[in-house]
Amino acid sequence: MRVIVVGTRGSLLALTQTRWAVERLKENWPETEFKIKTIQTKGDRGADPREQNIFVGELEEALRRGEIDIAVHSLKDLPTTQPEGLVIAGVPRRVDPRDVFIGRNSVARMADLPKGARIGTSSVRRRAQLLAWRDDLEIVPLRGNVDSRLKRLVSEDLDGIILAAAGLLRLEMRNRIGEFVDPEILLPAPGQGALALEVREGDDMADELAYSLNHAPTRARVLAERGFLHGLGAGCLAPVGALAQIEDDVLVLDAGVLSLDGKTLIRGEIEGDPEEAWELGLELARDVLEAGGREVLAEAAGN
Ligand SMILES: NCc1[nH]cc(CCC(=O)O)c1CC(=O)O
Repeated sequence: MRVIVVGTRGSLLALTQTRWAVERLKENWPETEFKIKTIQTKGDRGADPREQNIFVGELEEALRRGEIDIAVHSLKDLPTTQPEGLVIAGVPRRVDPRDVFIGRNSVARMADLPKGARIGTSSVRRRAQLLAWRDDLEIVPLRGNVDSRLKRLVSEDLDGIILAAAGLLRLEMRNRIGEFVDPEILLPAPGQGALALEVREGDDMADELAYSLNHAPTRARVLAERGFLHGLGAGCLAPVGALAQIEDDVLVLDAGVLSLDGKTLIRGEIEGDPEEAWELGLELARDVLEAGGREVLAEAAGN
């Protein structure tokens, strides 16, 4: 009988979310044998966002070569153009998509931050939105995995750091979260908090297994968010935020782009049929580009 090999990056977070996915797969398919295979990618060294593409690509190469049958990714790390011959077969129910604030000493919430406070994040999206919210803040570059970022909160004498809630929740570190940041202040990255299970096109068995974990509302939400990103033609390095919600069968997408300094923000909202999620994202991107987003993105890309 065929053993299904599930591939993941080697970081603790990647392994934890892959173990979670494999547990769910085993529940759905008790007769099937699963194995987890770690692909140690070059991208795992520095966690530089520029390297996200490298480790996604290395997992996809392993998938093409047949070394693994299902690749588990953090959806927000995936490019919006799907590579030939591979398909996203399952998008499981997303966890909380928001960013979280973790403060130090007496600072529990962002509103408590003193003037000129030092906040650690390397994300241009988080940086620009924090500066848009309060231009007195000092944003300090902060890379690495969740553990090393939490350590540097203390060792680099920061007043706070911003992380995706999803990472901490999956690592069972909910108790470290100071505050879930209101998306009005920090619009999350497109796809944040969701996973993607990718398989080879034509591998019907792997496709069926991965699809059994699919959560249709989550898939529609992330399609809208990523449609917006795709429509901007911006890629993962631009200051772009997007969050879709579904209520009473109506999808509402709130999304925007910022200048790197946070001084210009072009943000819009669109609603419609969840079945047309991707198109709604593309349409909002066109509107935002026309409302000044094109100039904002060109400036951000030039830096
Ligand atoms: N940019 C790196 C990255 N990619 C996925 C996550 C975990 C959260 C998720 O799955 O959305 C993180 C960490 C972070 O942004 O704090």
